[in-house]
Amino acid sequence: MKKILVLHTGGTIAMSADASGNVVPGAENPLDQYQSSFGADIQLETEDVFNLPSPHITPERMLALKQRIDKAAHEGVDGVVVTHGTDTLEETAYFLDLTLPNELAVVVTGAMRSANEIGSDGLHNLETAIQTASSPDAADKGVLVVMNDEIHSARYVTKTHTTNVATFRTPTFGPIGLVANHGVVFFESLLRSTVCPIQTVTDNVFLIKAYAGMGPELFEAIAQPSTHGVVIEALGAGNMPPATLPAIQKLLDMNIPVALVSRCFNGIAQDVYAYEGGGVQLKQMGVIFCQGLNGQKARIKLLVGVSAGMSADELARFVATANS
Ligand SMILES: NC(=O)C[C@H](N)C(=O)O
Repeated sequence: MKKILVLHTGGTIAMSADASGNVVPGAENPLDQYQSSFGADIQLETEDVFNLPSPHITPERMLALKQRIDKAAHEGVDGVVVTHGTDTLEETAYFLDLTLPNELAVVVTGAMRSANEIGSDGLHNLETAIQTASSPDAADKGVLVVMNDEIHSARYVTKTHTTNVATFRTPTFGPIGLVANHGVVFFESLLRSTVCPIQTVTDNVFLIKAYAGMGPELFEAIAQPSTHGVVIEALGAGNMPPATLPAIQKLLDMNIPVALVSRCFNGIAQDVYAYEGGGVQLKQMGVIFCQGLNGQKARIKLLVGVSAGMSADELARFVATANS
């Protein structure tokens, strides 16, 4: 018998459509009515940590969730399932991946259709997440995201479609397992990862997307002592329009860490081009190239590294290394 703790945080999985078809959170979480179909094999304990749409989730709330899961590790629990809104699910899942010791299986899930919509995917995703969390193979795989019968590593998964139930994808690398009729199957293991057991979180780590003809304005606006870090979603393999360079240099001169990913959906950022604003120059300036993560994940990684009090060198290594 496995003991699984289910922590609800809100999102569409905990919402219902009203008479006019608008999807709204209610005073009651419909998931509280869920009756387990696992019999004596899996003992479920359920807790409503929050009941929030996921655009209301903040790093402070991610930390509160991490601290609740830390406690669960001492409560004789075999695994944890977190239900969460899908809009920021990948950020919370990756935050947990970076900050929790890799001891308990932790699986994050959500839904694209609310509880009373036809074809609602909430209960199915909840059940497959519970199945995954109770699988002996789920341990040591980092935090997992289970949606639509696929198992993804929290490190790389991203929401790719506004409404489709097959929205969660892992560009470049693919899912690491699936939930099939006869159970959970993994076909990849996790590469090494660093755990940052932080106690507080820093704010003011910003994410800025590059575009053709971009000027210095957005970078100038955040060149403040209160800024703790910046992630740039750069062009292509990792290049920036020349007009942004003085403002990026100013941030670096202020000892504000600047990390860079590509705004491309697939592939990794690298210092390939040696023209003005190309990756070679950006790297020489001290911009940290972050491999394999998208912008929102790189922001979480930078935020966790800064919150852990890393030195500039440690932070650069932590953010630049794909498998830390
Ligand atoms: N499908 C969802 O859960 C989307 C919702 N807006 C949320 O993230 O809370």
